[in-house]
Amino acid sequence: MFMTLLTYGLLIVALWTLLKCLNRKYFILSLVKRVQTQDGSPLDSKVFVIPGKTRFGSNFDLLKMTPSMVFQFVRDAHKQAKGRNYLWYFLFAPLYNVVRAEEADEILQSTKLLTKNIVYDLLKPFMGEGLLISTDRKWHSRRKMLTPAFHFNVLQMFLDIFKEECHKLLNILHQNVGDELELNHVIPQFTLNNVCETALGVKLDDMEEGNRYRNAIHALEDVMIERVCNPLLYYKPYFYLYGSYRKHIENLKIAHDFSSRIIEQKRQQSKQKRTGSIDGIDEFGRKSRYAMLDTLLEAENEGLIDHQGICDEVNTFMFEGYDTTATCLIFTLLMLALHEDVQQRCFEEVQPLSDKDNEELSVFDFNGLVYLECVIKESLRLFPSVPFVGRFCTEECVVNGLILPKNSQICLHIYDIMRDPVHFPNPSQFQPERFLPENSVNRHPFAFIPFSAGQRNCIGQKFAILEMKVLLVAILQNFQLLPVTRLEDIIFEYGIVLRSQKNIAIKLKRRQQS
Ligand code: HEM
Repeated sequence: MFMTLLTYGLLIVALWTLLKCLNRKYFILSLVKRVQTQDGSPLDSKVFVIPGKTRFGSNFDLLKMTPSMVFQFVRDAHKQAKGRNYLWYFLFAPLYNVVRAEEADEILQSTKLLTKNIVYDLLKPFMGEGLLISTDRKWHSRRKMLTPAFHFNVLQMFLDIFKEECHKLLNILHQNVGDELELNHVIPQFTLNNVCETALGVKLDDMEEGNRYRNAIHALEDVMIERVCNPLLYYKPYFYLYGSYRKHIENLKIAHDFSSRIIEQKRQQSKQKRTGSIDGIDEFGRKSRYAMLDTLLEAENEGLIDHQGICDEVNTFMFEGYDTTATCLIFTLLMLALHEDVQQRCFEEVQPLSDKDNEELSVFDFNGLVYLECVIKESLRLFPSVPFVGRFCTEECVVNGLILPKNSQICLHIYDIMRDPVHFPNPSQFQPERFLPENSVNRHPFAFIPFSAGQRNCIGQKFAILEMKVLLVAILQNFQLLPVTRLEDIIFEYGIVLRSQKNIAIKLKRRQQS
């Protein structure tokens, strides 16, 4: 009897010791290897570990959260870590959260950390292997193929389209003078029209169709956040049985049908061009423009991309090209309405452009608007359209003095990085002057990264800045912006882009023509 008890006792002690040893290297209940430091110093000296709410790490901390709760959850984590980078442990993977420019630098410049993280897998049904998500050779060849489509000379051609769309939007705005204007009702239509006509070369005349597409994107975002909050919903069978699978499929079809129609329309146009019209002139006698989609269709003829590849790129560019820019424009207009002095300074800067004929205005004129660009940058700093980006360790990697095991996830919180008081004193104050050249000289190069940085930076950043400037100039020349929505009333939400729960509104007052 004594021997049996002793044997059991020894077995329990041995098991306990084994588990303790294992626990040092593995987070057993999260089924994951722990992050360690390269120099053997305590982990806490390099990164703050946020204890999960359950013994399973942070796996169930987000359960049943809404998009606004997820936004708050991430802000609370930042507060809890007191501005340091922090770690979460999820099922099968640690998640390294970076909130400082100093550490973002090494990650964004790494040639080994180019693969996107698990969150992007949830976008795959929508964007497939498009430029945003793809990796390795596919990404490399597509990036090379598409970069010329955003060359300076091409932007100069796009300028006419931006001006045309601007003119259409101004007509709508003139009808809304004096009323509360919900920016979310008018701005996304403008940016969607622009991306369809510039990048894809197809005019979007049917407003209803555009609205349906945008609603579908929002619905897809809701489903994505639902899946982010419950690790089990990453698994397809569980998602199929217990998630909003039907909603996902229905909206995916709307989004894909929309882009397929655009591709079909473009194919027809290309065929007509080949068979009949004089080179470079369309059927209405207008000079036809070269769009990104032309590049893709030509590459298809050369066997460099297939139909699915074209669909993936079109879905990627349509989404990336319209929602990000719309979000930034909405917040910039809001900030102008809320800061009369800033608005006045912008007005004074853009006023001389009124002396020129609209058609004469060139990319150089818009590039010369230094203060307006500071305003756009400061709005992007406070309200980045893309609040975070992710990376994935395909193998064990050493970064920032940490050994991240294979399959680790990395999240770079652009939102927090750009509110770091070390680089931006009084970070929550709206101060466009921060971005004047003389005030930016010694700033850390990764402190302001709304378009990300390194090899996987935004291919459309110059396009976006130009498009936004064209609209802002036209609005400032015609109207005075008055505030309606107050900053303190905004409830932020995480989606694929940063969103406000309720539409953002301003009022317009017609400016006296001098
Ligand atoms: C204010 C406007 C915009 C912002 C803030 C923005 C931001 C970003 C960011 C942060 C990324 C990196 C994403 C990541 O690593 O996950 C990105 C990538 C990308 N953006 Fe933008 N973007 C904007 C406008 C545009 C426009 C207008 C287009 C196209 C017309 C565009 C096309 C893309 C594409 C294709 C990628 C993927 C690039 C790659 O991985 O090679 N973006 N953008």
